[in-house]
Amino acid sequence: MTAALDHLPTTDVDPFAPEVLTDPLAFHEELRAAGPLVRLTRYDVLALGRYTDVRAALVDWQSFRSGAGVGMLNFHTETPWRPPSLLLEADPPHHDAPRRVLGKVLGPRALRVLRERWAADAETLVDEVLAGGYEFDAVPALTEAFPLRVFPDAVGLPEQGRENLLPYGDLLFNAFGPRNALLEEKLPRLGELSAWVNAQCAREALAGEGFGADIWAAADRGDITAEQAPLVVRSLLSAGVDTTVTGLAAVLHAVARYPEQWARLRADPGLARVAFDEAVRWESPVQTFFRTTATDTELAGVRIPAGRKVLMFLGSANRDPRHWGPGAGTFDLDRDPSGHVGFGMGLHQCVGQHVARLEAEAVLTALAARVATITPAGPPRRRPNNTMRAWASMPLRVTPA
Ligand code: HEM
Ligand SMILES: C=Cc1ccc(C(=O)O)cc1
Repeated sequence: MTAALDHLPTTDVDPFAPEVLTDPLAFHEELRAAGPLVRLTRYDVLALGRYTDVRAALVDWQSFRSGAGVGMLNFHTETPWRPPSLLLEADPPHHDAPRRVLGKVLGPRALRVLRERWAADAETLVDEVLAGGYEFDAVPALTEAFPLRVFPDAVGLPEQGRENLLPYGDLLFNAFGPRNALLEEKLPRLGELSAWVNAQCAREALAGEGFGADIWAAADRGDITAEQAPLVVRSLLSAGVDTTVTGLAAVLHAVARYPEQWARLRADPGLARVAFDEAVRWESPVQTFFRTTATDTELAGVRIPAGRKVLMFLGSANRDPRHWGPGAGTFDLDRDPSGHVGFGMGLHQCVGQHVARLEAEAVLTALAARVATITPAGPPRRRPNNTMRAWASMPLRVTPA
């Protein structure tokens, strides 16, 4: 028996209210308990909070499409604030070539070259931080500093203007949500930040070597067109910095909150990669993304008409006890986090996840060799954002190894 929308459970909670963005866990529990599909009356969108249903929507790209945008804005009825991404906001067949190109550019061979360089960069940065003392705010000192030290160089960006990357990411991730105060307060810089990002995607702006040059070389080979190349570079600048900044903060928050897990990681640095994935599951730096139903479709026994925005709560799915068991809410290196949806799943699964893992492995390995204990040195402070579960400040105290 297929239920119709008007029999759905509803909630009038605003998931994009700052207090819910800062601590969404109670709302996630309410959402999962209410049912597989819940109507958010405030925005008239349909919400998925359980792992099974979020995963089902992610892998069914034919019914749950990205081409109308993966934010609240429906590109079929409203004007996007920037030309849509050829990956994130595209469906096959348009999505295919840009994805194939970026998959190769960010693939294992490319990253083999970066592994040693980034490991050395992480050791240098951690040495610099510790030279300044054993108490510091990890957000500026490490989680922002490391991605900004290694990623723009890997892309081939000029030195000038890199301070625009984080504000652009903050604006972009706010823009996937509703036009609330969080987004409104960032809109004044939209023109200037977009102009700077677009200018960096031009072939002549980019170094002769790096991810940017590799994308333009793919255009020269005809793997993508010259018109597509700048937008594929823009995807790197859009998704490649704010996400890893937040992902690094997630894993540092986790090991400071669970000191026995840090001790395990120090005893076996090979746990660094699984520690990062467990942190991405536990914190879910990217909390939500939307899809739009392409046709009348059915999910969890509910018939959803075409054209409806469906909001997938990745953070809720990643802590759903129905899938992860009663310990879903703890950070535990004994858990196998594979299958988490922190990087999405299916066709649009994060094409940069290996870059993110490499950055995290470099920082965690450098810290594990130099730092015996990591504990909070004061209350961490969240940076509210409509999509990202980000940190504004994370004071840490460490003891030397
Ligand atoms: C902790 C770090 C990261 C997290 C949590 C993350 C999360 C995600 C998620 C959830 C998606 C799926 C979007 C969807 O299904 O609509 C995604 C897609 C994507 N990510 Fe990541 N990401 C991270 C790092 C990166 C990095 C470092 C890059 C680039 C170097 C990147 C580039 C992309 C791109 C281009 C897509 C779109 C893929 C497609 O639609 O085919 N991401 N990411
Ligand atoms: C996961 C976030 C994300 C943001 C922007 C883009 C893009 O602009 O292609 C891709 C992924």
